Amino acid sequence: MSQRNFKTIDLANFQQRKESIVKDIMTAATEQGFFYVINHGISSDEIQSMFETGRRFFALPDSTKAKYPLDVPRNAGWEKFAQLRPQTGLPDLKESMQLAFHHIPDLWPNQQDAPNFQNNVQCFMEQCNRVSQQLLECFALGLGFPEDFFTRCHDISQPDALNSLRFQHYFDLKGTVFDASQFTPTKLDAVEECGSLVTSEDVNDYYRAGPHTDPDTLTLLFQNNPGHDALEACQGRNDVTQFNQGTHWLPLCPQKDELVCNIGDMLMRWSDDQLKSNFHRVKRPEVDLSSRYTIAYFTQANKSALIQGRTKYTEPLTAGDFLRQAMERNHQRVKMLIDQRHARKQLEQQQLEQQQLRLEEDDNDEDHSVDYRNYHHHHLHLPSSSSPPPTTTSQQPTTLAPVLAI
Ligand SMILES: O=C(O)CCC(=O)C(=O)O
Ligand SMILES: [Fe+2]
Repeated sequence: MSQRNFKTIDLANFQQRKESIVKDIMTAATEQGFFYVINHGISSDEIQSMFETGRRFFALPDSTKAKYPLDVPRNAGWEKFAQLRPQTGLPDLKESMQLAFHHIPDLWPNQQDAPNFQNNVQCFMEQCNRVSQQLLECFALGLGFPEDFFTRCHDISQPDALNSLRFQHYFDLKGTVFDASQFTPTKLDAVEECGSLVTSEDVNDYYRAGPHTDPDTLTLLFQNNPGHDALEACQGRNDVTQFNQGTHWLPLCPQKDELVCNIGDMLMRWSDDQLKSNFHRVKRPEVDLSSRYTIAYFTQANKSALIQGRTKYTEPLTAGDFLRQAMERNHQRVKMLIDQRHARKQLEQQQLEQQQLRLEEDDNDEDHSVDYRNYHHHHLHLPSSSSPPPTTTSQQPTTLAPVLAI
C-alpha cells in the first residue's frame, strides 16, 4: 500500500468473500475515497479492445464527431475543450465521448462512422455495470442498508437510469502550443469561445483534468498507462457541500487492467459524509507529452431515486435534483472565475497602457541616454495568475459553454 498509496480491493470469489470485501472497501472509502479493484472479471482483451474502440473514434475528423454533440440533459455525446471545471474556470485539455443506456439513438456513432461501436460499447457498459453493482452491494451492507438498497436505485433496466460511460482523450501536448513563452492560441480557439480569455499567463492554469469531485455515486476508471501517475487524489474532504480542496495530492498508480474507483458526491451525501468523495485532478505532464486515454464508468442513481442521508442530510432529494443543483453551483462558480479573469485582464491592459504612456513620456525626455522602448516587454510586472484576482466585476456579460454534469 505504501508505494501505491491506496488500498486494493480484490473481488475474487465475491460471494464467498463478501464479508471481508465489505470491511476492506468501507475502510478504503472512509479513509481515502479512492481504491484499486482487482479480479473484477473484465478481461484484459475486453479492456484493450475498448481502448482501441475509443482511440478509433477520437481519430475521426472533428466534423464527423460533431455529428454527435454533447447533450448535457441526456448525459451523452462528444465535446472538445468544453468541460469547464469549477476550481479553475478553465476547460480540460481533452475531448470526450459519453454514452448512456437510454434515449440516445441519435448520439450513437453510426455503422459507417464507427463500425460495431454501439454493440461493443453497450456490452462493455453492461460489464462495468456488473462490477459497479457488486461494489454497490458492499456499500449498502457496510452502511447498514439492505444489500440491494443501492442496486435498486441504480437500475439500468429503468428508462431514467443515468449510469454512463465516457471515453476521454487528453491531447498530445507535443509542440509549442502550451509553452507559455511561445504560446499561440490557434489550437485553443474553442477555449476562447468559452469566454476564458486565454493568454500566455493562463497557460499554467490548465490541467488535463482540473481538480474536481465527481457528482455521481461511484466512478470506475480504466487507465491505459500502467504505473503512470497522472491521476492524483487529495485527502480529507469533510463535507460534501464544500468546494475546499486540500494541498496534499497522492498519485494513483494502477497496474495493467486494474480499476481505479472513487466515491462520488451522491454516495458521500447518502453516507452522511462518512464515505469520501475527494478532489482529484490530472496534471499536465512534464515529460511524456503524448496523448492519454482513459475510460470512466459513472455510476449515478436513477433520476427519480431519492438520495437521503440518515442523520445529517435528512431531507430527501431526487438524483435528478441533486445533479441539477450540482451543475447550478458549478455554473455559478465557473461564471465567477471567468468574470474575475475578465477583470484581471482589463486591469493588466490598463497597467500596460499606463506604462506605455510613461515610457513615451520618458522617450520624449532628451536627457535620457537609455533606450526604454522595449522596457515593458521584459520588466513589466503583470499580476501572475496565482495573484488574488481583483474583486471588481467585469462590465461584459459572460457567455458560458455548457458545464457538464460530470
Ligand atoms: O482520466 C482520468 O484519469 C480522470 C478522469 C476523471 O476524474 C473524470 O472523468 O471524472
Ligand atoms: Fe473525476
